[in-house]
Amino acid sequence: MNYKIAVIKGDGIGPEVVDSAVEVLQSIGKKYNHTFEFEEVLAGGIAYDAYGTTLPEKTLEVANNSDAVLLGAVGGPKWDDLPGDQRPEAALLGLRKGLGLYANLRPAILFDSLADACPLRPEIVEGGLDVLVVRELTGGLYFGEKGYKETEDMGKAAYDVLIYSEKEIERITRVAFDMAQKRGKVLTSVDKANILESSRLWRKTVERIAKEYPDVSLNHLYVDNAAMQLVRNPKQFDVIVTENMFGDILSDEASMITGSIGMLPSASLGENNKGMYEPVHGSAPDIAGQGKANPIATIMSVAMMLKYSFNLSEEAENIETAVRKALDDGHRTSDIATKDEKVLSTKEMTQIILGNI
Ligand SMILES: NC(=O)c1ccc[n+]([C@@H]2O[C@H](COP(=O)([O-])OP(=O)(O)OC[C@H]3O[C@@H](n4cnc5c(N)ncnc54)[C@H](O)[C@@H]3O)[C@@H](O)[C@H]2O)c1
Ligand SMILES: CC(C)[C@H](C(=O)O)[C@@H](O)C(=O)O
Ligand SMILES: [Mg+2]
Repeated sequence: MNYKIAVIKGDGIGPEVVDSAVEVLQSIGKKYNHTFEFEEVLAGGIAYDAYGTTLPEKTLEVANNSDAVLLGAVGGPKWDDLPGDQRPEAALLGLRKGLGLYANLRPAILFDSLADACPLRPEIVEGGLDVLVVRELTGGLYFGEKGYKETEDMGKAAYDVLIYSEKEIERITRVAFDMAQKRGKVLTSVDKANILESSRLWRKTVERIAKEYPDVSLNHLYVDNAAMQLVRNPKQFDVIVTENMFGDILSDEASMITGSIGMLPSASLGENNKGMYEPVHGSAPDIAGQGKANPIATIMSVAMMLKYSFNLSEEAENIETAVRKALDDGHRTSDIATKDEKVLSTKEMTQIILGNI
C-alpha cells in the first residue's frame, strides 16, 4: 500500500527525532513492502522565520491531504516574546483544531529494563507499568476566549476561559471507554468537580456515558489527588481520561515514571483515521543540535501511526519489539542512562533500533 505522510519537523530537537522516526518508517516500508511518501512542510518557529507565520496555509493543506501527520516539536526561546497567537505553540493548536483531533492518546509504559531509570522505588513499579492518558485536545482553557481587561482596583488583568460542551465531553469519554474496554477495563476520570463548573458537567456526562459500558469500572479523582496517586501508586491506573490542561500536566508526570519524557509517544485522533503523531516532549532547547535527544518517543509515535491510522498492527509491533530489544540490550541515551552506562547519541540509538527491525 501507499501512504502519504505530512512531515513537520519543527524546532529544537524536532528535526533530530523526526529524522530518526522517518528512517524507521522507511525500514518498515522496505521490510513489509509499503510505500511511505513523505512531504515535508513547515510549522513553528522555523516557519515564522521563513514566512512570518508559524502555521502557513500550505502546511494545513498538506496535513489535510495526507493520511497521517508526523510532528517533532515546536517552540523555543527565540520566539517566546511573540504575541500569543503568533507563537510557535499556537501553530500546534491550529493543527490540532484544524484537523479535528480531539482525542490525544498518551501511553506511559515502563519497560522492565528501564526500572532503574524510574525515580520511584522499585517495589512501587514492580511488575511493570502501563497507563494510558486520554487527554481531551481541542477544548478547555487552550481554546476558550482569552484576553486582557482593566479591573477597577487591581489594574490590568488577563483571562483564559475554561469551557466544555457536553458533546465535547461525550466524544472523548467514549474514546476513553473504548480504550479501557480493550485493556484492563478500569477508567479513571480526572477533574476538579469540587471547584469548577466545567468539571461538574464533565463528571455528570462521564457518568451518563458510563451506562453504555457496564463492563468497565469507572472511578473519579480530583486532579490534585490524581497527581499524588500517580507517584504514590501508579499501578492502580489503567486508562485516565481528563480535560486538556490536566492531561498536559499529568502526562508529563506519567512520562517521568517511564524513565524520561524522551520515552513518551502520542497519537492525536479525530473522527476518521487521519491522525497526528508526535512525542509528548517539547523542542528541548537545552540539548538541541547536540545529538543528545532520545528518539524513542518519536519512534514509538510512528508505531502508533501504523496501528491507528494505517491499521498495520504487525508492523507497529515490530517497531515496539525493536525498541524493547535495544533497551533490553542495555542501550541508553543520556536521559535514561544511569550510573556508568555508556551514553549513545540520537543517531547511534536510531541505528541500534534499525538493526533490530
Ligand atoms: N509538542 C510540542 O511541540 C511541545 C511540547 C512541549 C513543549 N514544547 C515547547 O518546547 C519548548 C521547551 O519546553 P520545555 O523545556 O518546557 O519542555 P521540553 O519537553 O522541551 O524539555 C523538558 C526537559 O526534558 C528534556 N527532554 C525533552 N525531550 C527530550 C528527549 N527526547 N530526549 C532527552 N531529553 C529530553 C529537555 O532537555 C528538558 O530538560 C517550549 O517552547 C515549549 O513551548 C513544545
Ligand atoms: C506546546 C504545547 C502547546 C503543548 C500542549 O500544551 O498541548 C505541549 O505541552 C504538549 O504536551 O503537546
Ligand atoms: Mg505538554
